[in-house]
Amino acid sequence: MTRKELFKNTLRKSVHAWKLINELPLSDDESLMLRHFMDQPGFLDLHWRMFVPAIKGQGTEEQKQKWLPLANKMQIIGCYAQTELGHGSNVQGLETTATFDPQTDQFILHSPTQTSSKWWPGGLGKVSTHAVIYARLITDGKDHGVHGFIVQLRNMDDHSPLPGITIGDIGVKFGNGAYNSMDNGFLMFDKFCIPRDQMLMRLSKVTREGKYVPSDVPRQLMYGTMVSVRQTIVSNASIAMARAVCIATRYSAVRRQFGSQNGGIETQVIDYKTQQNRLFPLLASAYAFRFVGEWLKWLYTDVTQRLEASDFATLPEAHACTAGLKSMTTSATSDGIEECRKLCGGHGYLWCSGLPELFAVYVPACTYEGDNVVLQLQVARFLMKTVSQLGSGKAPAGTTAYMGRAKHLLQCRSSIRKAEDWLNPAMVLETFEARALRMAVSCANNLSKFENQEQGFSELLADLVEAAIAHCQLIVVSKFIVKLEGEIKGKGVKNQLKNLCYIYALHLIHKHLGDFLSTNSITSEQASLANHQLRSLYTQVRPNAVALVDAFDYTDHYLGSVLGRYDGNVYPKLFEEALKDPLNDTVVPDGYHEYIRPLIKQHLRSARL
Ligand SMILES: CC(C)(COP(=O)(O)OP(=O)(O)OC[C@H]1O[C@@H](n2cnc3c(N)ncnc32)[C@H](O)[C@@H]1OP(=O)(O)O)[C@@H](O)C(=O)NCCC(=O)NCCSC(=O)/C=C/CC(=O)O
Ligand SMILES: Cc1cc2nc3c(=O)[nH]c(=O)nc-3n(C[C@H](O)[C@H](O)[C@H](O)COP(=O)(O)OP(=O)(O)OC[C@H]3O[C@@H](n4cnc5c(N)ncnc54)[C@H](O)[C@@H]3O)c2cc1C
Repeated sequence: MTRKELFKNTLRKSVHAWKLINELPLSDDESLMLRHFMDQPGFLDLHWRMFVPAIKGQGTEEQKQKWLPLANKMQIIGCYAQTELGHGSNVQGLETTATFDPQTDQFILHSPTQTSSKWWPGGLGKVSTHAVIYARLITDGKDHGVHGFIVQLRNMDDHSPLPGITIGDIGVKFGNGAYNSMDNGFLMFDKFCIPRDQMLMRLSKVTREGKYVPSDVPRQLMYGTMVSVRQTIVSNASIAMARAVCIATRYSAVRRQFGSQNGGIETQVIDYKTQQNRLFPLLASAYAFRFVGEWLKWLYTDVTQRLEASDFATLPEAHACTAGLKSMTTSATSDGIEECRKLCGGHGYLWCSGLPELFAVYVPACTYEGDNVVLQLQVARFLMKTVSQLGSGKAPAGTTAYMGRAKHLLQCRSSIRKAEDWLNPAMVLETFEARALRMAVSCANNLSKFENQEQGFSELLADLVEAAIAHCQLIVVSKFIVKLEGEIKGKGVKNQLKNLCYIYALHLIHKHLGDFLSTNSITSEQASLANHQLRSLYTQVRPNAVALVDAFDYTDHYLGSVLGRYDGNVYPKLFEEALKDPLNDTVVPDGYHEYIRPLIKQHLRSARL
């Protein structure tokens, strides 16, 4: 399809999804799932995932009563317009202004510079009638920083942009992926006026007289929509990783290459240890991210309930966990999808393998909802603050509780003596705790050598990110272990998931061996025992590998992959797909007579001469 056809087809699918949601007796979860699967990525997605939550989280009761009924019936279609051409990560650097005019009781929205143009918001370019706009609030000449405003963008009768608004699409994005069906847009304001009551005023407000009343709650609650989406992105990482692993595992069981004895059948590539070493950690990651995503959803729900009771105690933990786990799981999943493409050899590069599309649509997850490095630096800031408080007698809690055992963890030596010890949850956990703590304390000690803490932080950014990642990996390993010790029923399933849990943990030890050795968390001999155990675990998982991906229960339609077909009937279907290609409509290609024939004939003529 051309981009316009792709876009219009997405509109058709999104409206169809909305029709089904309204007609079928669906639960909220089913409705959410239908919106996600039918519209991923599309404007419906962001209306529900960002526009509506922003109003719910930052609007007053009156504003919610006015705008949510319209949004819930999709009588208005909204987007979340925060990022600008010049600023995305640095929210406090946004330039769009919202200046209060007491004469008219309005805000004047303006884009003072080209870099202040809103740029990227999904659904902004062509579809949305409204947006939550983030702009610098200015009253009486004073800049109060970034605040949210609900703004109508288009005429509700003919969809034309309102006067004072220039709006459009930012152009084709990465690959041919479905993201090109999404109208990520640009928007400039030219002294565009909105009523004062369209500033989202749950957190802070402006009175009729133009007096700014700051928030009596942490200003970061304005970031609440991003936190809620980051939390969902972790579970989405599990789904994307599972899709890629399902394709690569099934194909690795179908594909045979080399290894035939005396002309016999060739070897399934899934039996090569290198294939297992690349594939099974990704299989384990799909399960690991699912379980940590379940836990993160609980954490987010818990902090939301606490916030409603004005209990902000766990807000820093929720921010650090959503930011860090979003960052870590999306980076791992993007790399994992690409690895799955390579695990399928040449056929993995075909569009009909489903992997190029999955990669093209998935990889922006490393950037949107917060650049992954910027988010890990938020985790690092949280860890440094926690380490600095260790001596204060304030016991760290939640995911940093292990830091309360710093005295032990800083000096303990791993008691791993044989390969089987690497199947001991307490020993594995302590190894990850020791590594994470020692990396964080090392950063804190190095920071303390700088007189200027900000300068020290800037100098040590790379080390801080690695310490943050170590902390996040500990969270994932610990939540996998907790899941196994708790909810998993059925001995057979539990044994298989145990194998995956330790594959996940031990492959991380192998991948980040430098950290574990340099912090003396393990010795090189213990690392060798871990590798030995890893190979043994691969052997145990191998017979169940296909069953473990079948367990994701993805339909062939959803997987969209000839290589990942449930029936494994790959080769005939590859030909079937190939013959559908328009290039095969004729046996002699367009262009032969204009270009190929003259070339060949000219060559033949000169050869005769
Ligand atoms: C990088 C950020 C967080 C910096 O924000 P800033 O206001 O400059 O805060 P500081 O770094 O100075 O930290 C001050 C203080 O606040 C805490 N904090 C920061 N963020 C949060 C939060 N969300 N919740 C709770 N607490 C927070 C921080 O920990 C500090 O606490 P201290 O105790 O240490 O003082 C910010 O600029 C940011 O979030 N940048 C990323 C922007 C982003 O994510 N954009 C996404 C746009 S929407 C999008 O991409 C949509 C995509 C579509 C799709 O999903 O499909
Ligand atoms: C597909 C897609 C959809 C999007 N949808 C929306 C949407 O609906 N609404 C919306 O508002 N936005 C949206 N965005 C924008 C997105 O949120 C931003 O692109 C994202 O937050 C990253 O910000 P940036 O582009 O400014 O990156 P930058 O911050 O400019 O990153 C560039 C590089 O600088 C590095 N860097 C930046 N700051 C620091 C620092 N302090 N220390 C160390 N390194 C640093 C980063 O790590 C990165 O390597 C979307 C983006 C994409 C790709």
